[in-house]
Amino acid sequence: MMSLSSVPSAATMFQAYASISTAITMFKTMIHQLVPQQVQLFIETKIRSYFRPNSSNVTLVIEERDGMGINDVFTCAEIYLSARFSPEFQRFKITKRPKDTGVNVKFGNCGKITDSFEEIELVWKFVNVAQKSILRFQADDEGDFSEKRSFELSFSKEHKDRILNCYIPFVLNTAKTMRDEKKIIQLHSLSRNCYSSINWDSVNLEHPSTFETLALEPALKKIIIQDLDRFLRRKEFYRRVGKAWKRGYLLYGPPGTGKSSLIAAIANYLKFDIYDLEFSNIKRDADLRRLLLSTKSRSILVIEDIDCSVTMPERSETRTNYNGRSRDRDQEITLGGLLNFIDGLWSSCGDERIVIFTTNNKEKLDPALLRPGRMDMHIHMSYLTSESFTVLANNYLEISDPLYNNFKEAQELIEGAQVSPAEVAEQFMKSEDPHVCLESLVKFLKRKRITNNGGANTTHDDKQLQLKRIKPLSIHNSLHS
Ligand SMILES: Nc1ncnc2c1ncn2[C@@H]1O[C@H](COP(=O)(O)OP(=O)(O)OP(=O)(O)O)[C@@H](O)[C@H]1O
Ligand SMILES: [Mg+2]
Repeated sequence: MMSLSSVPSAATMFQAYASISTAITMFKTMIHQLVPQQVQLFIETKIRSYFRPNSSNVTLVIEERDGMGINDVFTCAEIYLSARFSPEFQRFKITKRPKDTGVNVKFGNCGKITDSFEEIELVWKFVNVAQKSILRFQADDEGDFSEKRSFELSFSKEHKDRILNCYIPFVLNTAKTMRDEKKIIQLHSLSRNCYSSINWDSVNLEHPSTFETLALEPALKKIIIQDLDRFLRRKEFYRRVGKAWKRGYLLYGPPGTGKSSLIAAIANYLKFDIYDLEFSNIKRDADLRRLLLSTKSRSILVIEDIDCSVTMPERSETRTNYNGRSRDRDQEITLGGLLNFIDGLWSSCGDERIVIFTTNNKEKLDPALLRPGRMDMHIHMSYLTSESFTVLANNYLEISDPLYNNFKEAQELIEGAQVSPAEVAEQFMKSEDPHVCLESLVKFLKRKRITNNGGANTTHDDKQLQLKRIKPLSIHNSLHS
């Protein structure tokens, strides 16, 4: 029994309580400063689960990645939840790019969001952990850290079937509608993250090129559009014949004839994202495979200047890539390997994929790329003809009247001049006055004709391409014909 004299006074008790509280606060601050947040979260989760061993809740874990590919449920959950702000969630990242109609919300840090579905209470939790990549194919330390992001969805066990069969499909459909509503095309290009691991980074595709603005032979334009439409329609056909739902285009022709513009026009037409695969950024085959597998369906994979990008060991022992750096033979990404991967594993992992290769030098390409069945269409982007010139003049100067000053003369000169749309576009940009532009163009074409006749400005490669212009629309169509 405690004597009365030993009972501490209220003031002493308050003092003791205050110092314990201060000590706890200091301890918490110290823990917060010393222990990484992910570790804190892990400990907290473990302690909670220890005291709730017979929880009546069930938790679904939705990871961002499914093996090497993207988990669509995660992507959809992210879109769905971005529209459900919740007081419990403390940190969001918001972004807005010029063409976005509203802000994009992403989850910046671990936190919870509550939701309800048919009176079932649900708790979503976002978890983000830095992890050492399991994809270690090489013994250097570079680029092996990545973020492991996931959602955890908790609810009462008794609703498990309703959640799996009704709520999850509801989330997927809602996200799809939200995505379609604000479909803005993204251009994904390669970049290194803070752990120096190479990954896709995206910006909105702001390229204004469309089939209307492209100066192409009308017949060629029609064939390309019809081919794209047919490709989209034929899901069942591809399934029936056992072919991956994929279409390959090889765009070839001299510089400035609109190869990159055509890619942007196709993306704008189909509303497909573009993945620009720049080989000089990729050091090893394993990275290439990982990157390809993390591309989404309904997208265009672009490899520009394929003749310079990928090594062809059959032709040379070691080769210098177009940045002037030579690659180590062991790490080389070979064309054969790339093509086999694109045709094989990759194309079976997604639907509605388009692959586009571009080159200025078709004759330098490896036969592996040209063999029938490899690329479905070979599209020759040629110098301007009088028809494609009319489209360009209409777009830039808003004139199509053949009686317009200098228009007819320019049109005639174009035919023999072997001039690219980019060169003519440059002349059209010289003034706001169409008269001045056409006058300047006629002078330019006359000079060009003289130079061409002398051959002074024409490279060997250009000459080769010009010889091949006997048949202007060189289209090889292996699947549809
Ligand atoms: N067919 C075209 N129709 C309209 N504009 C064009 C066309 N071709 C080129 N241009 C204009 O020229 C510029 C350069 O064209 P683009 O980059 O598409 O050429 P490219 O064939 O990809 O050239 P490179 O072989 O050098 O990559 C474009 O921004 C566009 O303004
Ligand atoms: Mg280009």
